Parts: sequence; C-alpha cells; structure tokens
Amino acid sequence: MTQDAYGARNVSTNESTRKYIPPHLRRERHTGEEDKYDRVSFPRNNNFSRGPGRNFGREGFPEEPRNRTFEDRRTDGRPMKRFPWKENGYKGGFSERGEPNRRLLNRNNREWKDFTGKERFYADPFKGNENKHFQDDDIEPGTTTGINFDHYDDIPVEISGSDCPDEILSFDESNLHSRILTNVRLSKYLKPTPVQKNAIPVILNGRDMMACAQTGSGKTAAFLLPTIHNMLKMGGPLPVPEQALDRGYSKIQFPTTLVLAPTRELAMQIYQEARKFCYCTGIIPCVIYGGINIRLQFESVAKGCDILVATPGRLVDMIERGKISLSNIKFLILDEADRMLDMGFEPQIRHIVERTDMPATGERQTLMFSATFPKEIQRLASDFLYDYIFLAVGRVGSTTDFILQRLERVEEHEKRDFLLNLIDTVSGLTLIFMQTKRGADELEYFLTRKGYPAISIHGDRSQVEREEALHSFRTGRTPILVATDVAARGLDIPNVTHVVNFDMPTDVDDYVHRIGRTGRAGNSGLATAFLNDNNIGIAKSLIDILIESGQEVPIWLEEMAERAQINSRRGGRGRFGGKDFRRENNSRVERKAFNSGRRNDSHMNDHYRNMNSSDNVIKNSAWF
Ligand SMILES: Nc1ncnc2c1ncn2[C@@H]1O[C@H](COP(=O)(O)OP(=O)(O)OP(=O)(O)O)[C@@H](O)[C@H]1O
Repeated sequence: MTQDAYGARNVSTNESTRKYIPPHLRRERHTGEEDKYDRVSFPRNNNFSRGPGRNFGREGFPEEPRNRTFEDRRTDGRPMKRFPWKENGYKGGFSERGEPNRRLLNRNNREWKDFTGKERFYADPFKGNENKHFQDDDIEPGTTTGINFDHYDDIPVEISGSDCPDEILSFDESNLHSRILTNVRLSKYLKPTPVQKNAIPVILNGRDMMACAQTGSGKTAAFLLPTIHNMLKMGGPLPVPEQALDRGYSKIQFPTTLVLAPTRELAMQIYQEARKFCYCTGIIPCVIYGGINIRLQFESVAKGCDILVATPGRLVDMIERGKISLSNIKFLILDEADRMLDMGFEPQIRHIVERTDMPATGERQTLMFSATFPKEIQRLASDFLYDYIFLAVGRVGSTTDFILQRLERVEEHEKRDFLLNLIDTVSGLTLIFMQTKRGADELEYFLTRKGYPAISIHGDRSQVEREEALHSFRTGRTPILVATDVAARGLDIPNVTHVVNFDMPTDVDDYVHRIGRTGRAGNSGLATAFLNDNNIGIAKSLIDILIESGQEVPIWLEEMAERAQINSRRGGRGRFGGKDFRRENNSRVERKAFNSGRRNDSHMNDHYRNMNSSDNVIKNSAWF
C-alpha cells in the first residue's frame, strides 16, 4: 500500500486496477494483471448466483464473451432476436409485454377488407355472442320504456358554416361501413335521430364540428359512428410512430381517437357504447378515469387502446407517467364540451390539447357535443376548431318537449314533507338533485329512515361506492337516487320517470342537463323543481326555458322574476341549442335551416295527454 503526496491511500500500485471501470463493465474479465484483492475482477462465489450468465468466468465454466449483447444471451446457441416480427415489416402497436398486438397477427379470424383493400384481422372476444354484447346487463330485457324517435321529426334544425353537407334520412344511405351498419342494427337503432342525421355526414366529410342537441337525443352515436368509420377508412388504428419504435417505446399506447368526458360515469358509458359500435371491427376502445387503481388501468390500456375515452385528470396522469402518447391522435372529441371548457376543466383541456404532443388544430378532426353551449364558451371552443360547422337541433334555449316540467313554490323547511308526498305519487325511478354533498347524504339518511329505498352518489364517495349506487339504481333495486351534479350530465338510465330538483342549481344550463336524465330517447318524463326566494336569480332564465318548451309558467314565478329584475343580461348567454356565435360577428357563415317551422301544437297536446294517462309514469294525477 502506498500514500500519495496528499496522504490518500492507494489499495494497489497496479496500473490496471487504478483505472475507473464503469459499473456495467465491472463483471468483465480484465486483460491486465490483477490484484487478488481487486473487487472488480475478483471471481464471484455467490451461492445465490443462478443461471449460466452468472457463472461465466467461474472455474469450470466458459469464458464470458466480451461485449455481450442481449441477442447473444440465448443458451442454446441460436441468436435471439428481440423483435422477430419487426423483420416482417410489422409496425403495429405493442402490448405491455412488448409483443405485437394480437389482433393483427391472428390470421384465423379474417373477416373483412378495409377501404384500402388491405385485409384486416381481428379476434373479438365477444364474437358469436352478440346478444350478450349488445344487451345492457343492468336492465332486464323488455323492461325499457321503449324508444320513440318519431317525435323528433318536428324538431327544427339549424346548421351553419361553409359547405355544409346535406342531412341523411336513414342509416343505410349514410355510407357507413357495412360492419358499423350491422352493429347499428344489433343495437336496435332503426333510424337516425336529427342530430345523427346531420352530424354523421359532416364528420364523414372530415369537418370539425360544434353540435348542440337536446338531452337524450343520441349525440354519443352521432360522434362515435362516423369516427369509427373514418378510422376504418384510414386503414384502422395508425401504426406506432417510427421514432417511438427506434427508441423502444413499446409500452406506450398511441390512440388514434380521444374522447374526453367530465365525469367518470359518463366516460364509462361512452366506452360501453364504443364497445358496441366497434364490435368485430378490430378497433379497441379503452377507458381511463380517476378513483380506481392506476395500475389496473395501465394493464387495460396496454391491452390495446385505439379509441381512448378519458376524464381529463387521469389522462394527464397517464401521459406524465409515459403510458400514453397523443402524437397519433386524429380525432379529438369533447363530450359535454361546454362543461369541459368552463372554469373547472379548461386549464386541463388546454394542457392536453396545446401542451402535449397532440397534433395541432387542423391536423386532427375536432368534434364538440353538448346540450347547452353558452356563447362565451363557444368563443373559447373555437380556439380548438378549424373551419367548423355549427349544428343546433332544437329551438334556442329550450329543453326537450318530452319532459313535463312542474315548478313548486316550497320553503326550505317544507321541502322534505313535500318530497315524501311527491315520491308516493310517481312510480318508476326517481332521481333527486341536491346542491351539496352533505345535503345528499342527509337526504339519503332521512329517506331511508322513513323506509324509502334510497341511495346517494356524490364526489366524496369512493368510485366503488359510486358505481354500486348507480348499479343499484339502474337495476331498480334502489329506485330513489339522491345525487349532486356528478349525475347531472350525460348519464343514460332507462326508466328514470321523475327528476326532482330538491335544490335548484344556480345556472339554468345545469337545470336543463339535470332534467334531461328523464324523457330520453323520445320517452316521456316528469321533472319537478322546488323553488323559493333563495332561487330568485334563476327565475327569469327559467321562465324563458318554460316558454320555449311550451310549458306552463306559474304566476308566482313571474312575480319572482320581476322582483329580481333579472333582465336580458343572462338571457343573452345563448343557452341550449344556441345560435352559432359567429353569425353575430361574421355574416359570411352560411346558414341552412331544416324544418324550422313552428312546433306542431297538436303533437304536443297529444304528448301531454299521453303523459297524463300513462300508468307507467304517473300513478296518481291528483297531485297535479
Ligand atoms: N338512432 C337511435 N335509435 C334508437 N336509440 C338510439 C338512437 N340513438 C341513440 N339511441 C339511444 O338513445 C339514448 C340516449 O342517447 P345518448 O345518451 O347518446 O343521448 P345524448 O344526446 O348524449 O344525451 P345527453 O345530452 O344527456 O348526454 C341511448 O340509450 C341510446 O342508446
């Protein structure tokens, strides 16, 4: 042992051992003479060392080859290739384990050729089991109230923008891919709804779109069907980008379509719809949302993810963890777009759209759908759209005509008793909206104490509890659901016959969405709202909604509105089905109006008559 000028001790004077050896080369045998205490070259005698690789260089074992690579590691002498399928020109997606997506390699289930004439291969796990795949597990077959879209024929439609395509009258003339048409038939959709008639040709033409149509009028299919068609037309999901393959990014998924939704339950519902329409197309939908273990979602994303349905928070998380890249996105869809772009979500949406690797506006097709679209939000939304077409189905500021709206003046302390009387008079599923989570908990407790089968759902409940509550409500096991606004948008639960606004929302758009949980798909529904002087701020807008949808306006509500002196400041927001805000600023936007005549009043009279006589909806009309 020697000491240098500064007193530092050297373990050995041997030149070769003083040289720094990086950790990954330390197990290699040195060429020079070695000191027996040099740990770098000291032969390992470790009882835990297993496998031929670890024994290289030990007594009785062969010398470890220099510059060993992954390919050399096979013990049977044959070279091992990391990506054998790459040699065959495969550039498709990879699963979590680095294997190519199974559906592209499975050549036994060949069924159709895509638009490019290329043969597509898929193995749908539900193939041959259509009944199960297209049936809603929560709903007993035959218990739905039925779908009656004939009523929609009278609804006025307005479409504006440059070169608007003509509407289609049936699914058959839509030019949708034959497999999609089969799936539409299996879903028992006989004819398109007005929003579908107009949105499908626009999306098939590759145009960006902002669409506003009444609650329950089939917006989900309006954006999913043509998007899936466009994906098939492109030749299916896009291949993984070259540079990603070069860098070995095999664990990242590169979806082609991204659907963003504001709530977990809505994301799940859109995913279920996407699964139906993607049946046997080879396109794999996937859903991610907060509140459940992210690792489970890593696994489900890794199984394939061509259409990604996501809530914004979880998506940002996945992107930051390097599990998803948006660089392949060709279709971006915002469902409940006005909600996604209001103060709560806008920063996250901007982050996703503008600060990730998603292609820019104009390089992707962007679609926005909602039942309400305030003007200021339209202005904001136009940042994300390129030369878009605006579609409004229904009259300005109205809700659907299939909902009978009743307003009751009830003081706060009387609300519970009033509710009990009300619940007794109406059969079917009842959804009660509260403004606060605590209020929802307390009302659930009150109702169950009184012997009513009630359950609640709100943002403080765990995801499992939320899903259980929804399931129990859908199946009718607990026919009263007390909810906050987490259940206000998008949820499609058949047989909800009655919505009660126990607490009124402060925004009339929220009222429109809440009552839209009933009266869906052409069915009748009843919506009751409790109002008192605490709700004075919403009175004027509410009167507008009632008038526009042909409902009775109570005198006390008019007085309330007068007292509050609410003027056109709020009326100017352009609520549901509003006008294309560009038409006020820019007269160059073309406009087409279909069926813009007045509503057929005899149809409405029939509608109310049917509602009042329907045993299914109202057991005891004495309450009215
Ligand atoms: N063409 C059709 N024929 C029959 N049923 C349809 C058709 N289109 C949609 N539906 C059904 O109508 C119901 C309502 O559709 P959907 O949930 O898409 O409405 P929405 O407009 O998105 O409502 P919301 O504004 O509340 O989100 C669903 O059960 C759906 O399966």
